[in-house]
Order: sequence, then structure tokens, then C-alpha cells
Amino acid sequence: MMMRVLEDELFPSTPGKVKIERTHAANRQLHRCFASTSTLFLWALLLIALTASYLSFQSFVDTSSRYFTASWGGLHWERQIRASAAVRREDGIAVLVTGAAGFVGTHVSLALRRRGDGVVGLDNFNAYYDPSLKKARKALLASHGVFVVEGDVNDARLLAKLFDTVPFTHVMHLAAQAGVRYAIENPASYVHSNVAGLVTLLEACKSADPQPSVVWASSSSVYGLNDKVPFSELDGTDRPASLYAATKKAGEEITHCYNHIYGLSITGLRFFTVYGPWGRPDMAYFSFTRNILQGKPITVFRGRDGTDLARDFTYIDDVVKGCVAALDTAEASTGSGGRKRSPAQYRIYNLGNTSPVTVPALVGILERHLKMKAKKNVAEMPGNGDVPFTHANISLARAELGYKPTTNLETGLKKFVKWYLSYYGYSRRVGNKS
Ligand SMILES: O=C(O)[C@H]1O[C@H](OP(=O)(O)OP(=O)(O)OC[C@H]2O[C@@H](n3ccc(=O)[nH]c3=O)[C@H](O)[C@@H]2O)[C@H](O)[C@@H](O)[C@H]1O
Repeated sequence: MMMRVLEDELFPSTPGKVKIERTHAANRQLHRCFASTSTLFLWALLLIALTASYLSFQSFVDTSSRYFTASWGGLHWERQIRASAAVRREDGIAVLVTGAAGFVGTHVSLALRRRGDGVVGLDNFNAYYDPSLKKARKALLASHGVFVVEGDVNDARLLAKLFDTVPFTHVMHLAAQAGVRYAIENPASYVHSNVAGLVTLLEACKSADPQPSVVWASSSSVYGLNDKVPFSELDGTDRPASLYAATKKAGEEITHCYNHIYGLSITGLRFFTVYGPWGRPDMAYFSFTRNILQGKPITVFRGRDGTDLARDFTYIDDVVKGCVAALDTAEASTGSGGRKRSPAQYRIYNLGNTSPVTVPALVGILERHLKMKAKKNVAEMPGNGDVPFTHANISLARAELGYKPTTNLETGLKKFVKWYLSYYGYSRRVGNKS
């Protein structure tokens, strides 16, 4: 029987049968084909479903990991931001302070908070210098009710979120890549923070509703190779001596552009070698103190012609008063929805001390306060961006901000040394670690 079937299939006896058998075979082929096509189709469906669920899982992981691992976002975070931004005095202001865990940022944030203004900090806690000092400043701010968001001014989404959460009246923009000589080692970091970061911040400010007034840190270094003293805001600033100076000068041009197009109220403050407690470890007065205490040598640079270098060292409390006065006198921005309604205020001020001191004199003061002698090496100023001297004319800041520095280098360094010894755990007998 089996043989018969096989024969019939292989050698059909009638043409009709052949036709029928052929039809059956074709059907079977077709059926197989359909069967395999539908299997394929099912597989394809399964694959698509798997891919889709994988992708949505990925996006779920991305989104949720942002909430679980990112340092910003979420309801609790928003509550902290709003609490920190809450204004506690009549006519108080709500200020976003960038670089809040930095030296000047910490002091300005504290001053604003103490008088009842709302303050939210932003800082990326980068490792340009010991981040543990920045964390300690953050803790100090937290103990005064100032919340510092960990994030970068280049993060446009974060900035948009901050402005969505709080209608800041002012931005105090102090986040920057500081330091004159480090630009030789890491030029890109200056462009990243001082140019790209500034533009990202200004973009956020111009789009914010209401637009905040912006006060930001420029630098005495924009005077560059100028030799007319004291440096006045009316002097030319087109001969920067370092990339740091060039990015600060670029900042002055960039802010002008946002003022002109979008009606942002802008105040640029040219800081002159600011020093004091909670200062920056990369600066000379700070690193000299550390080395003197540790019995290590310091290098004192000297001009090519043998002259001593000099700086218009400015004490932090004086600079803070200048910053706060700049915020208080800043007019409102005039734009909205990314468009200017009328011309907006654009100002630039020197915040210096008006009495330059040479670097060897600075060392002498430190030696007296530390009651220790420095092991000094003298070397010619390397050609890496330093300028021989700085000296501020502060008439404009005095007239328009009521800025009046009151702390000389002797007094200011005394306060700095006191803080340094206490912060780094030296006992009262200077030089001994407790
Ligand atoms: O006003 C500014 O806009 C800038 O001020 C500050 O720059 P500077 O005035 O260069 O301060 P700082 O490094 O303390 O050097 C002081 C002096 O010590 C000399 N110096 C320095 C180091 C050293 O080892 N030896 C030395 O002699 C050195 O040659 C100089 O003569 C800020 O850092 C900068 O971010 C910016 O804000």
C-alpha cells in the first residue's frame, strides 16, 4: 500500500491525476511557503517586540538612573531648591550663584543669605584644586540654609530646570576656570568654562521668564600688557597676556552681545587678585603659606629687568561688598520671550584695592604672621601669562556702587592665616599640627 502511494506520486497513471497531484504538491509547497513566511513573520514580530521593549527598558533605565544617580532632579530636589531660594526680607532678591562652592561664590552666597535673600548655588566641584575644600564650603553654606546644586554651567537642561523651578531675579555668575598660568597646561578648560559655559548660561538667562539681571566675574587680567596705571575701565583691553585673560575679555564681549540683542542687564566686575579665608590653594599667598608651614621652598618670581612683581591684592570682604552692591544697583533686564523690549543696562567696574604690594612684601607679611621664615628661591617670571603689576582705579565703582575697600594686605593676611591654621588643624603655636 505504501509502495502504491509512492508509485502514484512518483509515476502517476493518468494526466488528470498528474494535474491533481501537481496541484496538491503546489498547495503543499504554498502551504509550506506560507507556513515558513508566517513563522518568519512571527519571528519578525517577536524581534520587533523584543527590540521595542529593550529600547523602552533602556530609556526607562536612562530616565530612572538620572533620578537615582544624577545629583539633580526629582521632587525632593525641587523642594530643596525652592526652600533655598525663599526670600526672607522685604524687597529681597532671589539669586542663582554659579561657582557657589568656589572662594568668592561661597562668601557672596553667605552675605546674601545673611541679609535674607534667596540663594541657590551651582557648582561642578571640579578637581582644578582640592575638591574637599569645595565640599567643606558647600557644608558651610548648607549650615546657613544655602543649597548648592552639583552641576555644570554647560548643562543647558539643568539650567532650564533651575529657571523653571525658581523665577530668579538675579544671577551672580562666578563659575569659571581661574588661574593665569594653568592655561598653558589646560587651555581647553578655559574655553569650556569661560566661553562655552558663559554662553550656555546667557542662553538660559535670555530665555528665562522673567529674565534675571546678570552680574559676573571678569578679571583685572584683561588689562594685559597695559602700562598706564592705575588701570581704568576706559583704558583699552585688547592686549591680553594669557588665555585666561583672553577668555575673560571674550566674556565681556559676549555679555555685551546678549545685552544688545536680548536686553539682558549685565554688570561685569574686574576682580584684582582676591584673597582671604576659604581662599584658592592655587594662588600665591595660599601656596606660600602651605610651603612655609611645611618647611618647603617657595619661588618668588621677578620681572626680566630685576623688578619685583606687584599685585593690587584685594580682600574678600571688600570684594563681596562690591558684588552685593552690583546686584543691588542692577536694573531689571528688558527682554522677554527671547526679545529685547528696550535698551538694558551694561556696566563694567574694577574691584581692586588701589594699593599694590610687591610679592616679596607679601612674603614678608606672611612670615610675620606665621612666625616662620620662608625658604625663598628667586626666579625670572616665566613667560606663561603673568603680568608685572596690577593697580586698580576704583573711582567708577566708588561713585556708582559705593565701593570702598577698607582692608589692607597686612590685616587681610592676618585673617587668612588665622583661618588657615584653624582649618588645617595647626595648634596655636604656629607651625605645629595639632
Ligand atoms: O586679578 C586677577 O584677575 C587674577 O588674580 C589672580 O592671579 P594672580 O594675580 O596671578 O595671582 P597669584 O597666582 O596669586 O599670583 C600673585 C603674584 O605672585 C606671583 N607668584 C605666583 C606663584 C609663585 O609660585 N610665585 C610667584 O611669585 C605671580 O607672578 C604674581 O605676581 C587669580 O589667580 C586669577 O584667577 C585672577 O583672578
